[in-house]
Amino acid sequence: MSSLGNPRKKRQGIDDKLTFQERLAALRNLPAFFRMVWQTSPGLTIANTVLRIAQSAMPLSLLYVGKLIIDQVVHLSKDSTQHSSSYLWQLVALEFGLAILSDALSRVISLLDSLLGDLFGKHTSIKIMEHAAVLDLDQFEDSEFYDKLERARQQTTGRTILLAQVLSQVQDIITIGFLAAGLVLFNPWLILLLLLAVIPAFLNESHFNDLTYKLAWGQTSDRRELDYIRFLGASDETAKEVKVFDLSNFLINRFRVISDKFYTDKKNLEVRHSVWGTLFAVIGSAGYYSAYVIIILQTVNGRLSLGDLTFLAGSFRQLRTTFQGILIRFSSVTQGAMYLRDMFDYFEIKPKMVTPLHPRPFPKPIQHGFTFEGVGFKYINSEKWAIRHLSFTLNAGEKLALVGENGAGKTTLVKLLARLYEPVEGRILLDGFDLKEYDLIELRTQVGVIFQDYQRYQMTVSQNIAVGNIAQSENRALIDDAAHQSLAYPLIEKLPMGYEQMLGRRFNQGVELSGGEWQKIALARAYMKDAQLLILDEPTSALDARAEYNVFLRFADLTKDKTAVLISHRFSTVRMANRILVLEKGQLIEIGSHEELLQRRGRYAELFELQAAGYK
Ligand SMILES: Nc1ncnc2c1ncn2[C@@H]1O[C@H](COP(=O)(O)OP(=O)(O)OP(=O)(O)O)[C@@H](O)[C@H]1O
Repeated sequence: MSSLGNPRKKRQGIDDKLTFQERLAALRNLPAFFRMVWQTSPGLTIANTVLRIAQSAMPLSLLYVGKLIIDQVVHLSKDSTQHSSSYLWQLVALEFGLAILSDALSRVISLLDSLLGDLFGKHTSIKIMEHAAVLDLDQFEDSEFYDKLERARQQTTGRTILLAQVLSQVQDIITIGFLAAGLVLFNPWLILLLLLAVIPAFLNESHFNDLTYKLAWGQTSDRRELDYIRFLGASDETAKEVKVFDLSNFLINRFRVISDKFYTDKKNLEVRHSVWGTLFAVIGSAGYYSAYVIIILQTVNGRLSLGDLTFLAGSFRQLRTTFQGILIRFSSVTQGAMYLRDMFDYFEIKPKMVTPLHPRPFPKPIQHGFTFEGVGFKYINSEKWAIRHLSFTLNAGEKLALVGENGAGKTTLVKLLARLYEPVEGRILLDGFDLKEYDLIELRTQVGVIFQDYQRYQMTVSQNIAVGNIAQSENRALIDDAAHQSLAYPLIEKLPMGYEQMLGRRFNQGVELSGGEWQKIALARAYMKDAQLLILDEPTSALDARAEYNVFLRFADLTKDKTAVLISHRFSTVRMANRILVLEKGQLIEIGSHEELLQRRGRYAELFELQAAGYK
């Protein structure tokens, strides 16, 4: 899908070099990032910034007071006639106060970083879920989309570090400003030596950060597979099959192969990183000691005081560490900013199915029905038409059954009807107007669908039913009514905690249900809203024959004035419909009532007799 195409993929070719420009360009993501941080908590963001500015003045102040103390000590020790040392003690007290303040500031800053980080993680996780909710179903069927989603998810935790890094960066730049000003006043040449000491290390760090980013980027798909295998290997949902098919070794081996590759790639990179890092650290130290020698010589020559010596040596040392920190952090900040791009890429994926600016009011009640006009559809990841040349009308109030062999296109047809997908060819009309002209949300409230692969939510019974109309999740009377209608009530009644019973094994005191029991609960969802069109896609396949018969009798009764579509492989059920539509390889081959189709002696009659013979 073109909207998911990622230009960065190209970078994985032979020319893997990430240019400095690309790095800088990635910094353009930071303002948007800070907007998100700000939205997370304006108060914490302001407090953090103010405290960091205060903290950045600390190193210079401490060094300077230190210099004054030493000069005063030297002065007092030389001049024995002067006995008043109160100035000295004031200075010591000042340094003590500054040291305490600096410690306290660091603690509060890291506390704020951590709080802001947690809130940011929460904020982004919610945004990611909110965004996922507006995307189209077919976007979820694209593996590239999953890679993006995965990278975006990683940002929610990883980016909290970025936040602290960027803030520290700003703080350190201000610190450098203070320290450099002090240094320049004494000897500007020292700054040159400083640059010489730190720049090679910076280039080295940049290079390795690029490689790390590229490695992680290229591993996204594999990482998803690892997560999936981890889930398959240790989850309540899969444990049964893993045991009966004895899959654990197969899964573990697959896990081992992928994670071994991860480990080897990472190790090779880390070892190289560490070797080069050590070499550049040596160069850095050489720069520092050259500067130190210059300062010592000037002090010995009497051009600098002892206090100046400690101040300058301290400033230089501090500048070197801060500078190096900034430069090293620069590459991880830019790297982080590139990861941010992934998150924003995900947020930029736009749904194609949107409600028009001026939607048509949904007909209440539906007058004519839904008309398929030459509808064709193929899935995003498939070349094959799942449905083609489909033309028929689902009349208002009609009960239509869909029949066809596996893969004939029945589920696809109902997904199109519920506008989960848009036809690739032709159109679907509701009372004469394209479905696209109606409000998507209103359509969803007017169409109730229970799919064959409905979700078994590991939640309470009442929540499992309420998902059919979550706005009414507190409406116990409605939930109770729905349970009675779907014939789930007798089973709920027997559960130890009734409607409050937790279902599934994942959470405390959960009770597992049989397949048929789950289906009855899921069926109740269909009765939670007063939809005009009800679609049941094989919702009774796990029910025994009698239960299915009862469910459909009840269904026909309850949907008397509604339009309904049902898919079933059981002809005893299918024959209850007003009309039956027979699909084969995505094409409509027959449509008519049970009797008409039997008389026609076509495919329906053949399938019907086949099943009847099976029961004899
Ligand atoms: N998400 C998907 N991506 C790609 N192809 C799909 C997808 N879902 C279904 N198909 C394909 O579309 C065709 C029609 O599938 P559909 O699920 O509509 O069949 P069905 O008649 O409901 O089958 P069944 O009776 O087995 O449920 C099949 O060939 C299937 O492989």
